[in-house]
Amino acid sequence: MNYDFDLISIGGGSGGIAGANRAASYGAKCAVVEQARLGGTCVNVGCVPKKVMWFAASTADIIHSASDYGFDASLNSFNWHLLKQNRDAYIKRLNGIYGNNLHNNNVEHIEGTASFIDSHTIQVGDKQYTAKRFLIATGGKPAIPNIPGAQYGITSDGFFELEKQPRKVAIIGAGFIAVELAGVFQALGTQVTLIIRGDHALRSFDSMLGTELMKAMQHQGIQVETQTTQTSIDKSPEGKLTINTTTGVVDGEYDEVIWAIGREPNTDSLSIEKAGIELDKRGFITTDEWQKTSQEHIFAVGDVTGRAALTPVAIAAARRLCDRLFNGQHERKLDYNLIPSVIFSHPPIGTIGLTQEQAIEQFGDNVKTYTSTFNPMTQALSVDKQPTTMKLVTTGKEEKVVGCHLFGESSDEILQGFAVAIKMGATKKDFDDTVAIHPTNAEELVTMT
Ligand SMILES: Cc1cc2nc3c(=O)[nH]c(=O)nc-3n(C[C@H](O)[C@H](O)[C@H](O)COP(=O)(O)OP(=O)(O)OC[C@H]3O[C@@H](n4cnc5c(N)ncnc54)[C@H](O)[C@@H]3O)c2cc1C
Ligand SMILES: NC(=O)c1ccc[n+]([C@@H]2O[C@H](COP(=O)([O-])OP(=O)(O)OC[C@H]3O[C@@H](n4cnc5c(N)ncnc54)[C@H](O)[C@@H]3O)[C@@H](O)[C@H]2O)c1
Repeated sequence: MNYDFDLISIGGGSGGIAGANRAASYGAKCAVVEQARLGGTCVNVGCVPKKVMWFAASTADIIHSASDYGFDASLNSFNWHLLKQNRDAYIKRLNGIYGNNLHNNNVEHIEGTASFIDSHTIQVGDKQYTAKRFLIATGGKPAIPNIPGAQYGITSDGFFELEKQPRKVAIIGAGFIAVELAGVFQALGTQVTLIIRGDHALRSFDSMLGTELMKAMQHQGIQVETQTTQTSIDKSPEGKLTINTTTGVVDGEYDEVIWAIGREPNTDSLSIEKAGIELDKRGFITTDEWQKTSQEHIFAVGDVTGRAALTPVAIAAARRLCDRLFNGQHERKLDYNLIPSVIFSHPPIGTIGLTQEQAIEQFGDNVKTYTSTFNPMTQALSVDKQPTTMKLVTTGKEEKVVGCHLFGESSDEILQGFAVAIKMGATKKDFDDTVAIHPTNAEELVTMT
């Protein structure tokens, strides 16, 4: 049978674009269907604008400590609107670059929302397109709880639309997005309350990370309300928001309440049942180790599959899949073990592998950890110091490094290289045998006793 395309990617974000470009490089006839701006979450309302905000916040931190180094510098004003304008312009340029790349790679860009008619045909607007294979990479959207007044809050998407800097915000959640936005707002001068259900932020991470971050946030002036579950949000005639919880009203009236309580898969628009694709209990598309769905010729990558929701994961899974399908690399697939990630909190966190708790559960007494806490030398003259803590988790007689957890300045840049070593199976001795680079924060990882 003849199809319009060899591969159609549904979703023009990290995974969909990477897959179509890679397949096209092998001569496949490809299209990407995107209903909004090219680049998806990461480029438009995720990693990229978030990192710009993180740089802005880090710049504020540097200005605050500049006088300790003899500079006549003080933070007199900050223009949120200008920052947003510059950020939006940068992202618009990126949208254009993604479009040009598709064009240069002979990948057709179809604008609109795709929904399946049958397992080889999609409808976009008033047109139908057929393909031999599909790659579903429709990503996710922020979750909003089902409580009265929830609609008065915004999500990370709304955060990137804010034209004005709020004076006072409450952020609800304790994961990646909650702590990243809390750090940005605080450093830029907004009063922040972080509302979390448990005792600690980042509960699924090594406990050292959550503990250290809680201390840092409180030291910075972020008000952290633990063991607090919201029941409703009220809005006053002046537009101020009040949060009612199981333990009473959270102290304060907020300009914005931000939901950062996780993300849900984008499958509603796909008419997925017409293609015979199965979803798991949480609504994510079920995929096997080869990214295959319950249909032989339909694949899915990225956030819509509910596995490690990170841009490089979506890209790597899509590229490997297309190497396999269109370039005969039969064994090529993504290994989801030992994926490094960084949380752009203030200070940042880098983490890979097993937490201490997971390692003990898996290896019992065979686990040995090494931890070091120190003040980075960049802060030698700073009055207000932010200690760094690093932890290595090792197992067995050979002390294989199975986890590495970094909290503190430059952790975001340090982890990548160590992730290579850990992925290669490095032991503590391999770390020790590597000569340190002095004076750096990273050297601590090869000098731990
Ligand atoms: C605030 C925030 C910060 C983040 N920061 C980082 C970070 O620092 N580092 C990192 O690695 N990850 C980060 N992430 C996660 C990262 O953005 C995602 O993991 C990544 O974008 C997932 O890529 P994807 O291809 O699966 O989906 P997406 O990039 O979300 O792309 C999906 C695309 O599909 C489109 N679409 C959906 N349905 C249809 C349809 N039926 N027809 C046509 N188009 C459709 C959507 O419009 C969207 O453009 C962040 C996420 C958020 C929300
Ligand atoms: N730096 C990065 O790489 C980065 C940054 C942002 C997001 N991301 C990706 O996006 C994903 C989504 O981020 P996220 O922060 O929305 O999700 P998350 O899964 O990291 O955190 C969600 C948090 O919300 C809490 N929560 C859930 N329901 C709640 C409720 N009803 N009330 C209060 N709290 C509730 C959870 O306990 C958890 O702490 C992340 O898992 C990550 O994969 C990555």
